[in-house]
Amino acid sequence: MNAPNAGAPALWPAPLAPSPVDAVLSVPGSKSLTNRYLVLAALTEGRSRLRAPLHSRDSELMVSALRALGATVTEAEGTGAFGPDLLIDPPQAAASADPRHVDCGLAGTVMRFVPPLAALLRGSTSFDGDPHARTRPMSAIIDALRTLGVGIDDGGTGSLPFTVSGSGQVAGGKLEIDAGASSQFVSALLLAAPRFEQGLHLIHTGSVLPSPDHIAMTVSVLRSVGVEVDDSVPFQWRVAPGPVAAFDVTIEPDLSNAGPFLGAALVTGGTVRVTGWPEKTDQVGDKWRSILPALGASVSLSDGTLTVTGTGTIHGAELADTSELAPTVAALLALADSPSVLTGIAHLRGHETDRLAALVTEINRLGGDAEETADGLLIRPAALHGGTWETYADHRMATAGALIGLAVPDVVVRDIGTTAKTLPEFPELWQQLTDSAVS
Ligand SMILES: O=C(O)C1=C[C@@H](OP(=O)(O)O)[C@@H](O)[C@H](O)C1
Ligand SMILES: C=C(OP(=O)(O)O)C(=O)O
Repeated sequence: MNAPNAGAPALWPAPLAPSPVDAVLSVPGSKSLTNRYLVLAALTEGRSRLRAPLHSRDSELMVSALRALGATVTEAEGTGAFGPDLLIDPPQAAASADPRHVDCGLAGTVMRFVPPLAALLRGSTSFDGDPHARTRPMSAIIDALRTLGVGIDDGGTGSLPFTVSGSGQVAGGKLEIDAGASSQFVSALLLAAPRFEQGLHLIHTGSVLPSPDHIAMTVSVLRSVGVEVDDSVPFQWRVAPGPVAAFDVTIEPDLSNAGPFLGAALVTGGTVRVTGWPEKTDQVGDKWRSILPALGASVSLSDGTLTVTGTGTIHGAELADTSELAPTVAALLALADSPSVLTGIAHLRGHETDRLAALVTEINRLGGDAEETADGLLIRPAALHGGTWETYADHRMATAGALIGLAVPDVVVRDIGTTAKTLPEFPELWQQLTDSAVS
């Protein structure tokens, strides 16, 4: 697929907000929900429908992966503002002849969630991705599938590229893994587990389990389509085997991607309203409702609209387990008036880039004062100046640079087009946001 913002400039002068923003915005569908429901749709016995799904590089890679496995994915007119609905028919044996190939791009959800699906098919499926994808942690899922009796040839690397040789079935049963490097190892196995012969009793044995909200989301998504999941024992999950019923779901807006827009209210002392905010959700982005007040904003949720108003002054904070929100949080804290500590995010070193190193390098390049710790960041107040903000193929580094550029003159973000990973509309939506700050 051509990324919708592939024509974006290589060097993007981040717009400076001349006055407080005052904007009402909606954002496209959740990456995490879209790609979970796509995976589940491939495991059903009928046609499923995703309404208002995300259309981005990561979701397109997932659609292509399902097609490579023999599923049929078509578009249907929908009511979502950001593109058509998706209709998914699961793979038919005749349509999934091997050898197959899956391009994972840089999508963690594709590289972790799809190998267990390939293991359920007969024949071989090879997996590879972008250059940096080869450095992202994969060994927990490779080892787990091997323990379940699935053949995997990874040339001894424990990473991409590798080939999965499926026999058409996976026994399942009890399985121990260390998911310390990514919650996606747990989610990947739970999503495919209803189709394992004996279901799955998964036990996380490590001392740290990152991004627990994303695992909770996987459990609720499974339950929403009728799969029985027992998560009553901490760090253990039991998934009952059985058919998965076809479904028709509406995807919530991506609350993590709403973050940079909401953050603009704090940076400029303005107001941003994001529509379509769910009353109840499993998305980690719902944490903006507690994070942004800790930084000095007022936040309210009423009739599905989240309203954030800033004072123009951002306070430092101690925040744990911010997961994929951390780059946006760090950008805000780089503009704060007191020191901050972020903890519980050591695993960000295995994200799209080493996010801890990238954030420290880029904040300090602009005159900031950031430092890595064993499991997070220290960020102290400093006067920032303009410069080039490198993004390392990381969509959240790009949006973090844009956020800082609202307040700091002459920030230039390299490769704003990388936002196509989860939010191809970012440059246009950001324009809409900054246009609301009248000079
Ligand atoms: O399952 C998911 O949809 C995700 C899980 C998290 O991964 P990690 O546990 O690797 O942080 C998160 O950071 C990522 O953006 C999306
Ligand atoms: C870590 C992220 O993505 P991925 O799904 O590729 O792991 C992210 O979007 O912040």
